[in-house]
Amino acid sequence: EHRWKRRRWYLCSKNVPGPKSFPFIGAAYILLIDPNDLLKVITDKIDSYRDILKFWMGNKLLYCLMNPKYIEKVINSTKALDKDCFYEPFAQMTGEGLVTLGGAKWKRHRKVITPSFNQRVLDSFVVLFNEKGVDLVKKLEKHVGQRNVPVYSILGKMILELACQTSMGVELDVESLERRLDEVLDKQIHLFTEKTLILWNHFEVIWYLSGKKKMYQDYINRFGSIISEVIKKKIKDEKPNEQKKLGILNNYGDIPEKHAFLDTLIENTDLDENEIRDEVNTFILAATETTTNALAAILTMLGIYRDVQEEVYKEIIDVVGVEGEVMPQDLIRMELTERVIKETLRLFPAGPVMSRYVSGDIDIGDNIIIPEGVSVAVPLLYIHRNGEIYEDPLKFDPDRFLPENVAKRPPSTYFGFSQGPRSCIGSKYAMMNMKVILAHAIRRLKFFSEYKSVADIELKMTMLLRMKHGPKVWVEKR
Ligand code: HEM
Repeated sequence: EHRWKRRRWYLCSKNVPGPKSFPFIGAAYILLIDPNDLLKVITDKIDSYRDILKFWMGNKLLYCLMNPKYIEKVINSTKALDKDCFYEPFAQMTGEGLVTLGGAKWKRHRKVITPSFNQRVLDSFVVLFNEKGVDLVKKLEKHVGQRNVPVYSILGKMILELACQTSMGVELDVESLERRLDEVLDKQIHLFTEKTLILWNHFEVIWYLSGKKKMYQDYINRFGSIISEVIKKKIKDEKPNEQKKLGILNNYGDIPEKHAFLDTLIENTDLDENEIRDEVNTFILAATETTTNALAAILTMLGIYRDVQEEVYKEIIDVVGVEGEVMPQDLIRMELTERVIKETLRLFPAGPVMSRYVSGDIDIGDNIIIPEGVSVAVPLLYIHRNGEIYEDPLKFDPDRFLPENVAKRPPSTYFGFSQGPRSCIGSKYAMMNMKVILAHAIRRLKFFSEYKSVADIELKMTMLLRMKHGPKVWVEKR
């Protein structure tokens, strides 16, 4: 049956251009390079094709779409709802969670989890976001006068703590000696990167013999067991209609008490204990690296573009004030801050590429049928930095996201939080979180970066996309 399928792939892809392919390995030889060069090689390759390219990897066929018209067809298709094999290592970390699930299971999970992200729940988290904002300022103030503030690590711990609080409702000291949750997460991500980016690690035998397979599994188990421990305790303690109140702050008016996602999942869904564990795990992993990297990039951008930083400062003072906490209703009015976040995610999206498994033929127009069984990749970093879509693409310009300018661009040209049915379920949460934290940080501190422009910043792949040499940020008190 596979032979028949492959024949069909050959026929369908006959007229689609792509790099030269050899028996057994296909075009995978292109990826036999230092992982540090991977991004550049991928970008250069893509650049030599215009709208679409095909790529054989062993007996797998991958289409890469650069033309937004084609992407639009695929990203919204019911035949491209599933993730493909490239998400396997992530699935190994999270178990069966929303990011990697497919088919009916994904549909069911997405449906039951969506209400946990409703506005009331999100508003209730603003209390925690404020606490973290205050905390961040204190931590950064200790680094005043010092170059190269360890921004990734400071933000990483903070966002991880926050993800534990909002997902499980518990305050975990992630640095506590017996847990070292932050370290466990770092190690997991490090091994994930080795597994995915170093081509020979895709051969299970090599991965196994290097001892890293076991190491990776050990870290994943340690992380999972910490989460399981909390869930088991919660399920035991949880009595119907007698939820533990996690603390109400009166000065927030009618904001409901903080309500961790875990509580909502236990009370309102028919997910079983393992399914809940995997979803909480997914939440923490999907929220931590993404938000950490985004905030680090935003502070870097504001450090380079000081005039924009001053404008953001003015907006914050105007909307939030010099003192006091950020209220949920303030967030909608932080329009420039929102544009800054979006523009940063254009230049520094979570990952360079996302991909899908095609579960039925998709006609993308121009006589091209993408056949069932192949993978489709959307090179979002490439699209976000494409001069034909974004004029002077490396210029940091938040006004690109003024509504009138957004309307001028074709659809499927921005993937900060992806698009379509499988877009980020946490986008609102992330936006609110980042705005509150930025309001506290910018109000008290001035940010600087050694970089002169976006072009100076080299990128590298870890689990997601990071700045190769870090944010090179330093701070002064306002
Ligand atoms: C700045 C922060 C964030 C960015 C840039 C971001 C970006 C994205 C992107 C691009 C996707 C699509 C991934 C793909 O198709 O390969 C995604 C999916 C997802 N994100 Fe986020 N995300 C962020 C924060 C969060 C947070 C805070 C949460 C949880 C609270 C979260 C939970 C998820 C989940 C569960 C999915 C999978 C949804 C599905 O397939 O149904 N993300 N995110």
